[in-house]
Amino acid sequence: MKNPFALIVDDEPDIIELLEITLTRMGIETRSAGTLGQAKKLLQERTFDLCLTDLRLPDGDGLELVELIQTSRTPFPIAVITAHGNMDTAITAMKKGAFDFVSKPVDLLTLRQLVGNALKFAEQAPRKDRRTRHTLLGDSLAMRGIRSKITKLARSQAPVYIHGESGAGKELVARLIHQQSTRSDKPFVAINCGAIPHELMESEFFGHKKGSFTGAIGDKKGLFQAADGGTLFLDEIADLPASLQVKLLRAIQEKKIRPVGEQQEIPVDVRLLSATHRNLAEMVQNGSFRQDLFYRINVIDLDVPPLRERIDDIPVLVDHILSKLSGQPESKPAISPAAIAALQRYRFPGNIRELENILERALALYDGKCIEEDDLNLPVGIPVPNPAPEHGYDPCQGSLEDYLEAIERKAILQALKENKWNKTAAAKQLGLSFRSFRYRLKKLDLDN
Ligand SMILES: Nc1ncnc2c1ncn2[C@@H]1O[C@H](COP(=O)(O)OP(=O)(O)OP(=O)(O)O)[C@@H](O)[C@H]1O
Repeated sequence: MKNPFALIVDDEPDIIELLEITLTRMGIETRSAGTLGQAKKLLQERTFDLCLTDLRLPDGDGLELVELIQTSRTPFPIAVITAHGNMDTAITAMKKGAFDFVSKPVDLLTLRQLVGNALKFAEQAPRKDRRTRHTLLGDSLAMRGIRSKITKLARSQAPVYIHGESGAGKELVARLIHQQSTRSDKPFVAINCGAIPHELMESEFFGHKKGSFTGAIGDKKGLFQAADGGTLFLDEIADLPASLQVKLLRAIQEKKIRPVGEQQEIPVDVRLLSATHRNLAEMVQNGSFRQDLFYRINVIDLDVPPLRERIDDIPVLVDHILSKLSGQPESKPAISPAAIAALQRYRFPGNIRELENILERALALYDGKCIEEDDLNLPVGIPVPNPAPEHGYDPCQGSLEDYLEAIERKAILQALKENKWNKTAAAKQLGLSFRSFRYRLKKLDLDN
């Protein structure tokens, strides 16, 4: 097999030398450039498997290279080298599609892990159809959009913040991002932050050394170490106490943790995914969640809509859940069209998890032939969670572009729904030409 090729772009000869030596020892051939112009020239001359670039270059911005490589016909992983502590630029780069970042002074272990992850992706890329145990069902436009976003996000190391109501499928989405990523052969560790007592949290997250507190009878590894090389999914991140928010921020920024009672920091290679059903942006505004932490976990955000906004997905979900509950697909109970219609009228405050519970209960009650509307025992008069209040634009929620894109996506989905998914009619309702409507669908990944 031929050796992988990396492009190194930096104007500091010492850094170039350090990167060249490290990569060569890993069996990687390198080409180096001191300027943006030289890098562009090398990109025209040959193909690469990886690029490491500084952001501040004498003749321009490394971000230009991120965009150039990401929009080329054969994109490949590009990681950025940032000045120490400058997470803002790292985040901007990852939002633009950079695979990961490494900060100066370059920690060699972190660098090797990053390079290893990037090359794994290059090796696995042709295997388009990664097998996964979990399936995200639903053919609604929203679900199709989420599936295609998952595929893209699986190629990056950027933190993803998943929001949506309880039971809507946030953890399932997180599992799929992990399973489709190059980290899939390493652990996926999911933890509900609300379920850990505050006094044990630091040790649960970062581990502890024997004797570091009463009850610490041996060394213990924390969640970050358990997830090393893989993905850590922090569910209900809104429940993190302030003291841990600071420590988590540091772990994300430095890619290092310090177990309780330990002097040394330990490098960790973990991709962080987080979720909550609460409105974190509002919590930032009222001071109960750190703005800087929100900014770092929310590099890319993914919204999982509630089930009542995608009622077309109900039949396929019902089918899947009934097959699962009955054990064998052939003995799956029938369900009447009236029962399906009743489910499609119901508001599902508990989303898919509630649908699972309703069907499980119906199986205990039905006549053994066909599940009818009465067997569902749908609750009446249950309040539906309020949709997130509409705020004005708040920069801490992300870029203006993302904010406007979210509004555009919502308006388009609503118009499509109101026009029974007829694109011509939806375009007309929105006052757009069909061409411009189609362009927007494509831009927002709503077209497949
Ligand atoms: N699109 C889907 N296709 C198939 N099953 C789904 C889908 N979405 C959710 N589920 C199933 O619904 C249940 C709830 O999903 P999940 O635990 O991912 O929700 P959640 O949003 O993380 O909930 P919570 O906020 O309470 O943690 C799980 O059993 C999951 O497998």
